[in-house]
Amino acid sequence: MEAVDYLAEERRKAEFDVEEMKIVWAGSRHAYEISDRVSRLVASDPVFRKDNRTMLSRKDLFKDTLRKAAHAWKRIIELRLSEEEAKTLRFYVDQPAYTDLHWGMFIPAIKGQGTEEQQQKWLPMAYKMQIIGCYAQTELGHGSNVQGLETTAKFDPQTDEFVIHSPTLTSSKWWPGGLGKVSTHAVVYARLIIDGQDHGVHGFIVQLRSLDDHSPLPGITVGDVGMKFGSGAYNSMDNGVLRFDHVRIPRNQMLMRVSQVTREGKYMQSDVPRQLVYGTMVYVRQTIVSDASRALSRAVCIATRYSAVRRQFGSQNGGPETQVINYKTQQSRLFPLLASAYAFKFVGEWLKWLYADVTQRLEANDFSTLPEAHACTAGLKSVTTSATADAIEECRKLCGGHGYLSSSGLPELFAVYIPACTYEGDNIVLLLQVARFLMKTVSQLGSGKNPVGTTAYMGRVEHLTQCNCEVQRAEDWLKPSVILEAFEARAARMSVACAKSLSKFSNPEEGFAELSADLVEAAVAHCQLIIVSKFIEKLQQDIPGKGVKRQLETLCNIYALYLLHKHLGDFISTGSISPKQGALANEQLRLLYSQVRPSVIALVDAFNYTDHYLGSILGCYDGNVYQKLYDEAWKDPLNETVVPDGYHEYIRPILKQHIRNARL
Ligand SMILES: CCCCCCCCCC/C=C\C/C=C/C(=O)SCCNC(=O)CCNC(=O)[C@H](O)C(C)(C)COP(=O)(O)OP(=O)(O)OC[C@H]1O[C@@H](n2cnc3c(N)ncnc32)[C@H](O)[C@@H]1OP(=O)(O)O
Ligand SMILES: Cc1cc2nc3c(=O)[nH]c(=O)nc-3n(C[C@H](O)[C@H](O)[C@H](O)COP(=O)(O)OP(=O)(O)OC[C@H]3O[C@@H](n4cnc5c(N)ncnc54)[C@H](O)[C@@H]3O)c2cc1C
Repeated sequence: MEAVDYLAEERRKAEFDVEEMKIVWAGSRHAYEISDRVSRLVASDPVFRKDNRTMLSRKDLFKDTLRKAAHAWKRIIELRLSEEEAKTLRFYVDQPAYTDLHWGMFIPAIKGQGTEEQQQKWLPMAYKMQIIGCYAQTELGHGSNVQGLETTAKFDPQTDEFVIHSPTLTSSKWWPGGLGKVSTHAVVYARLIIDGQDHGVHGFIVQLRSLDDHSPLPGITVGDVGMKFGSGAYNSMDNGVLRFDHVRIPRNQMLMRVSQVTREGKYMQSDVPRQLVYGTMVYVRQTIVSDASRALSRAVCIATRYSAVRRQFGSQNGGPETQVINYKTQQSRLFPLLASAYAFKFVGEWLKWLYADVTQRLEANDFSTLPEAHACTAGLKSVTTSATADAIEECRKLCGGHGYLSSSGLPELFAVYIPACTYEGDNIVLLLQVARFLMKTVSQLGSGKNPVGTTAYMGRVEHLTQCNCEVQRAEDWLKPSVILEAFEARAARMSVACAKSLSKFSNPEEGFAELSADLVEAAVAHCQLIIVSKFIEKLQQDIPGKGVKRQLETLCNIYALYLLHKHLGDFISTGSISPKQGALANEQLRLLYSQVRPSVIALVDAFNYTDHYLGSILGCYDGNVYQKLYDEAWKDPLNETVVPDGYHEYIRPILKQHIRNARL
């Protein structure tokens, strides 16, 4: 059989309706239709070509990004795309650009923190892209510690203005995407100072560049922070540096939903909690969880298709060699990642719902669910991005040597993706936030206040710290209630153990710092429980399509038992399961790999990614990997000439030195 036929053969083996699974993956038939149409539109447009971008210089890559962003905007207007279609189009263009921050942070910051009046003034201009904005929070000296920011905004009652200033080198804004070369405006986070009194960090809308000739306004020094990790990759983004030298803005450019400054210079706080100043981060963290499932599914699609095409060893009597996907080691590394992609998709959908719910409540002045929304978005952002970054690298290794080629798409995907572990909150810093929330929850147990939402399980802490897992045979691990209880017991026991250790410290902050590594592990256990439980909840819905639900059940079990196997130490040391039960889980996991094996190609087809979006020869739909790799090699600039540039200067003299030596 030709390599090109392997995937066709695999597709025939699928044990479910792929078209229906595509709809489950997209979230709805409507979302599927948009995604399918828009991805093809992007793939067929030569301006959106991206196969050459790792070869471009920084300047050329940046210009190419500007061209793509402008063309995308033109198409959005010409085709009168809806907000959802426009977002989908930008997503399939697949090149980080200033527009991500304009739509993803600048606009949400004004929406979330601006008053009605401010929204009415700024949003129409931003929606029409008459102004382009970014989110300028992080500074050279402080990123995680937002309260440590140094930029100042001093109120001048004489002129009714704020004076924005960068008092130190470390107060230079550093990192904001879109700031370096494009943004005309920024939401700048600065310490509000009135009459010498520091009121903490607040957001201000500041114009940075002239709307006529794009030059920086007086008092503003702005530029790009320089090259980042990897070729191509995130270097399409102009992450910037910014300094203010006593820049004046009108008083009404402070975002005043949370707190206000009056004409007389009086500071007033509304009923809205101060933490809403951090609201944009909650919004973006939620979107990052869905992005994790996209990045992960993309890597998994490449590695799975290639693993079905690639053959090594095992040829008998001149027959074909073994597809590497049939090696149990390959399966045990790859299939959990496939299951994780689905798990992150569903938890991302749930988080979107949670965010919509908390937003609605906030509008009605109900702030009760904000701490949980913060903990969930922070924790799930952390756990899913860390797992995805590791998984992309694992997928590269799963593709052997060819995975290291740029044309596999994996090196660039990795380089673009890994900063997600840092931006929008360093993953460890975010897990420590989850841990604080958990410790608070544990400390309130028994106070009559029942934990709700994702911590409701803590309400059964007495049972969960004593229960014995009922598994006796491997198939017992297929019961959702058994899986759920094991994960709940592990999470509850780890949190309770941390709380007990903490109580031994007279100074709680000292205790928290000392125990932070354990606290992070407890936070991970809690977040993994959320992901597993949301997958199980998804399966309780009516899911149409032949075999679709069954495949999802298999993937859910793989995801849960893979986590259990990976964190066996936690489960056993907390007594949540016995070593024997751990071994049975592993036995069941092996069986599940065999069960899902016939359907894996169809399961990655269900992502419905075009070859353009995948950007990978190893992952192409037709599986014609070898011919394409061979053809691609000849397109490399080094192969434009048979004899390389530099031969005469640097190779020939070495080769000829023996003649000189012989003459000596
Ligand atoms: C077309 C659409 C595209 C969409 C895609 C969008 C864009 C895609 C991504 C683009 C790529 C990159 C963009 C990157 C942007 C950035 O990185 S912006 C900068 C992000 N920076 C951070 O995340 C900093 C991390 N640090 C923090 O968040 C906080 O400072 C920290 C959480 C560490 C808290 O610091 P503390 O000083 O300890 O705490 P304090 O401020 O005193 O707060 C105490 C209190 O408040 C609660 N809290 C904290 N944060 C929040 C929050 N966000 N929401 C609600 N509540 C919060 C905290 O739990 C405490 O509560 P308690 O009850 O008092 O215990
Ligand atoms: C590609 C990219 C794009 C970005 N885009 C933007 C943007 O658009 N706008 C913007 O404002 N910012 C942006 N940022 C900045 C980003 O949000 C910060 O880099 C991030 O929040 C981490 O902060 P930091 O750099 O200060 O890390 P640090 O806090 O200095 O982290 C360094 C190390 O210290 C550890 N650490 C820090 N504090 C603690 C603690 N309390 N306990 C234990 N360990 C700790 C961390 O885990 C990490 O290992 C971007 C960053 C990147 C890389």
